[in-house]
Amino acid sequence: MSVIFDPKALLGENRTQAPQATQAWSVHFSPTKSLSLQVFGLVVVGLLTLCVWRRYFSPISDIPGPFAASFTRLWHIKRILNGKQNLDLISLHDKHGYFVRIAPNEVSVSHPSAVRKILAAPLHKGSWYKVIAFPDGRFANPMSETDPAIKNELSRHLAPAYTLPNLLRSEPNITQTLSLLFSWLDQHSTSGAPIDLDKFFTFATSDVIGEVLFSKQFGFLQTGTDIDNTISNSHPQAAYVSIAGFFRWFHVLFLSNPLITWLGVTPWGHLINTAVAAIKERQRNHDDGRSCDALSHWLRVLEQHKQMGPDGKMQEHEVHSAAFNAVAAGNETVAAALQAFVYYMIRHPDAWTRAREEVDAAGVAGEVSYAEAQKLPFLQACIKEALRIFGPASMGLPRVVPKGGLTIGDRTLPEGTTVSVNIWVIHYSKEIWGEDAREFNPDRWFREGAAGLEKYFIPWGMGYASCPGQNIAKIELSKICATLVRDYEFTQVDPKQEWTWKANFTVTPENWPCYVKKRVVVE
Ligand code: HEM
Repeated sequence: MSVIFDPKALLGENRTQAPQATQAWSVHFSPTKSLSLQVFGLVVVGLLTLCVWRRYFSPISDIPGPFAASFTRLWHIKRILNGKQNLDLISLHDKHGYFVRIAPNEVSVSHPSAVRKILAAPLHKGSWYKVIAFPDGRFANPMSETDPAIKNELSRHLAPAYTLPNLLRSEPNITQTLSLLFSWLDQHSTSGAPIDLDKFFTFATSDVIGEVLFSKQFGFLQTGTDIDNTISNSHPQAAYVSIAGFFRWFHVLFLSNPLITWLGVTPWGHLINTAVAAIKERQRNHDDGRSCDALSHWLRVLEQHKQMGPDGKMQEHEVHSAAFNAVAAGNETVAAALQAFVYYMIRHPDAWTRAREEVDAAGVAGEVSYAEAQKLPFLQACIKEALRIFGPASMGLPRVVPKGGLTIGDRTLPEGTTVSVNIWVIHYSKEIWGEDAREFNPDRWFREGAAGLEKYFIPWGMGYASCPGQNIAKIELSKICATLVRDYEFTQVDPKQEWTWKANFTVTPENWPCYVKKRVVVE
């Protein structure tokens, strides 16, 4: 063996051993193998050089953070998949301060001014967002578009459907859908069987989205089942999306491939199939112009743009992707917020009692309207506090530093750096919220100076990319939470058990079955 790897022998310098070496060469080495080894060696050296450069010579190499994160995105991916990225980031900021390097070119920022300077400013979004293109990588939509000017133009076509006055025109349909949720609670109250709120809240929020979008429920509440395992399958899909954005070439080859569109096989199941079918049906049977759901708005705008000829900008695929994004973004998020409300409120029975007394004192009877729930300040503070302590969006929101750099606090970050703001990190900041930042305390919203905290309350994000569906969520949360505190009592099957949740794309709690008891009102 030593002869085979003796460089002199290989070079033919040792004449006495040369024949042996030549023989060994012919047996163990081929020119192709040697070339592969050389290429392999070059790749290894290249990668090592890149890692060393990223770690020690990049313009952000002095920013602290986990060692591996300084040269590979894999550290961040692992955290996302572990499902505790939000808490991990909070600990890292506790340890390192305002700036933490979480990937070779990404810095997570917790400085209070980050909300204004990063999220509220018209910075380009990070390339991660491109993963949201639908039905495949060729089609941008407001969420996947990273240029704020183009994003705003695309959103303009969709926005009228999301205004509060327009959504409130769908309130009777929402109320009717929610009555199905409450009848499930009643049934469980009568039978004494535990209820999985994670499932039933997601059934309800999915069906409400169906009503708001195209006046059609998905059928989850009617059947009381997760049709085609759509909701349980959506969890691994969401985990996939949360990391695919960092490997978009893979996503474009795989699920975001034009071939998939051409074949008509969407991997997103019942929700999307139902949405697409509803759009097609509405296009076949035009409505009479009186419908107020989102789809009728979007199809009207599309028609206007078609009539404009070449000046019309809206494309048909925008209607599909708007429906897809709303369906994907609008069910688990609201369901997580509802669960957070119940979970934290049953741990603070005083708050539950005060909220109930407030509803009772206001004389709110029967189906609770959004307008009535808006007049219940303590209930609204409890909802806000649930959204603050357990924000449903767990990913950092990445933006790109523009030309000339971006100064935050005493640090200037160079052009091209991705800077992200994590909602949990801001909501858990003791500097912003005080020493009790990590506790559920609805009364904080009544303290002196509370109005000044509103700018740091960012469950919907902030600025041009913030959540367009927040009015839908507020309507649902207000109506449901007011009814829950007024009409029901919840206790966990195991009151000491902490819930489990995974923070991939959004935070999804599970496994905390509860007993529900309908309140008996004695006249
Ligand atoms: C409690 C419930 C919800 C929370 C906490 C929430 C939060 C968020 C956040 C943080 C973003 C990202 C902002 C960014 O990238 O900077 C977002 C985006 C989005 N949300 Fe929500 N959301 C909720 C409910 C909904 C609902 C009900 C809908 C239904 C329409 C919806 C539709 C969307 C869409 C379509 C986007 C992409 C934004 C865009 O088009 O630019 N969300 N949401």
